Amino acid sequence: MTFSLPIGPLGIPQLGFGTGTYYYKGADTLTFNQSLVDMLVEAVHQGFIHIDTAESYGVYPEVAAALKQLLTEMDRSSIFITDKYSGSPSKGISKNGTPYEHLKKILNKLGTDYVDLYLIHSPFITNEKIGFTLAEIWKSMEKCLDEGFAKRIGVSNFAVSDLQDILQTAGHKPLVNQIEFNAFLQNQTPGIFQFCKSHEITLEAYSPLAPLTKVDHSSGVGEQMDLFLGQLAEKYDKTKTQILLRWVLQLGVVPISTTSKRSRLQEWKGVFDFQLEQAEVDTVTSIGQSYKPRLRLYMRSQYSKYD
Ligand SMILES: NC(=O)C1=CN([C@@H]2O[C@H](COP(=O)(O)OP(=O)(O)OC[C@H]3O[C@@H](n4cnc5c(N)ncnc54)[C@H](OP(=O)(O)O)[C@@H]3O)[C@@H](O)[C@H]2O)C=CC1
Repeated sequence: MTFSLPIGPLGIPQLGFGTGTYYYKGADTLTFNQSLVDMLVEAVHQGFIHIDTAESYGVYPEVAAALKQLLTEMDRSSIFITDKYSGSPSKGISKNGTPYEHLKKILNKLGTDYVDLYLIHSPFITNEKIGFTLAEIWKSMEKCLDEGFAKRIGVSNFAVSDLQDILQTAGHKPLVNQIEFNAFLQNQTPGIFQFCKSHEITLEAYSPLAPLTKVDHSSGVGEQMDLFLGQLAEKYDKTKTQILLRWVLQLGVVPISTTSKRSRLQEWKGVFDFQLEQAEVDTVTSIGQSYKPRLRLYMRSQYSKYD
């Protein structure tokens, strides 16, 4: 039976394939990574049609090559592409102007007329570095939406106050906030989970597997979580990876993961054919909340004060 990735209320496929982290290069001009192209093509072939990329990852050439291959065999509408306006590539010196100017240039590079979701990568790119205020940046995002170059617009790593600022003047509200989210970091910034829920802003979780990949399981809460994930894995005949991704999904959050291994795609499929009981979801949540300090891998200089 062929696998179809479930699609959420805003038309967002419910698991994103990340082209940052493991595949991060930092500049488009660095050595071309054929293995990323091959994995993207394989992932989409297997039904993982949601590709998550960003200006700062430096992987547009690879995403473009994968798309070129895929679009010979399927419609553009069968693939969901997220791009993020980062302000500039991480390892480059060029400034790419406004989000609108950046996107138009990137669409040309990617060989497509639009992205499905376009995000402001973080609220910290509005400083003197690029010379635009957040309100100006949002206006430019709205222009992308109005002219059809982005089907949806949103933000990433935004705190409640950043969202409130935008909501005051926005013609179109942000539909998505992509944040660092895992069982050991359930609010990247204070109150963000509840705020997004109550304003119907879809949350996407990047680094959802950090409790498996970045925690020392030999002590305390890490060990307690590991034991409980192990029990659930045994009960449902699943892996701990599948249990953690399922927990994210059952909270109504879209996980953005990645992999270097084809076998992992098979594992991902098994995230969508079972359901945790509500009490089990709640137990993962409450064990996770007792993990101190929080498990935070990104934006530490700005946000670790909350841990
Ligand atoms: N908006 C933002 O600021 C940010 C966005 N992102 C986006 O999110 C994406 C995903 O982030 P990432 O942190 O990689 O997500 P995850 O937390 O899902 O980690 C994915 C990694 O976990 C490994 N993994 C999976 N299962 C296991 C296991 N059982 N044991 C050990 N390792 C395992 C995978 O390796 P394997 O190769 O073995 O499968 C893979 O490299 C990025 O690529 C990017 O697109 C990321 C950071 C910031």
